[in-house]
Amino acid sequence: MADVEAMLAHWAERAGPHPDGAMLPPHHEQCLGCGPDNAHGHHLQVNRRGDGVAADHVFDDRHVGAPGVVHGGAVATVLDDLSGFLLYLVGTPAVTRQLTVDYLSPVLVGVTYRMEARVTSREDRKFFVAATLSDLDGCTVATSTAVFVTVGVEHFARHGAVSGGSPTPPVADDHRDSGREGAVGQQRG
Ligand SMILES: CCCCCCCCCCCCCCCC(=O)SCCNC(=O)CCNC(=O)[C@H](O)C(C)(C)COP(=O)(O)OP(=O)(O)OC[C@H]1O[C@@H](n2cnc3c(N)ncnc32)[C@H](O)[C@@H]1OP(=O)(O)O
Repeated sequence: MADVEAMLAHWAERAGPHPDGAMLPPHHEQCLGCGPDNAHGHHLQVNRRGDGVAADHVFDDRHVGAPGVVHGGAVATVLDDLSGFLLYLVGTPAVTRQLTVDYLSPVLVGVTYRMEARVTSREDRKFFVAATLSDLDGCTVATSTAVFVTVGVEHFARHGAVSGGSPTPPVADDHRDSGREGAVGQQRG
């Protein structure tokens, strides 16, 4: 199992606070959405914008569904990952509990899109997020809403590995987080 102390240090390194306009650190180097070392990833570069987060993104041939059109799963990936950057503003690690995507128009390969996400409300451990994907003319082509649940770094120790190595396989009677995981980091409402 990965070392919780190392995870805490890893989180503390990235946690911020981050000033308005700052580029936010990737979730980790191999993250499918934003990890710079993931050869199959989207390499999102995300900035804080006021109380929200924003990124520009161009999908490429690796992300195609129908010819020339981006696969819906790839669209969901970047909306989920961008939403996951709000944890740097909330001040604690969090994971997606629910993601709902509305695909309004085909998203095209090779086109620059602007993405934005913000927290719409908070309730105890949950924060509710809305995100948009728009072209540079301001036409919104996809939107998402998500429920994130804050977790302690123990969540990642229990379910995975910090860097490299194989994730810890789930244990049959411990596939969910028992009780209410403690959050690390300060709440920054
Ligand atoms: C490496 C070390 C440092 C790490 C540094 C940071 C890394 C940070 C990585 C982040 C990366 C982000 C990247 C993109 C985001 C992913 O990709 S995250 C990955 C995908 N998501 C997951 O793997 C989550 C899997 N699910 C789980 O682990 C567990 O279900 C959870 C989320 C921890 C919750 O489990 P639980 O503690 O048993 O909670 P549960 O009672 O089921 O539900 C929690 C609450 O949500 C509510 N809820 C559930 N569903 C709904 C719903 N649809 N609507 C409203 N409320 C709902 C429940 O009612 C409950 O409310 P309360 O009773 O607490 O008021």
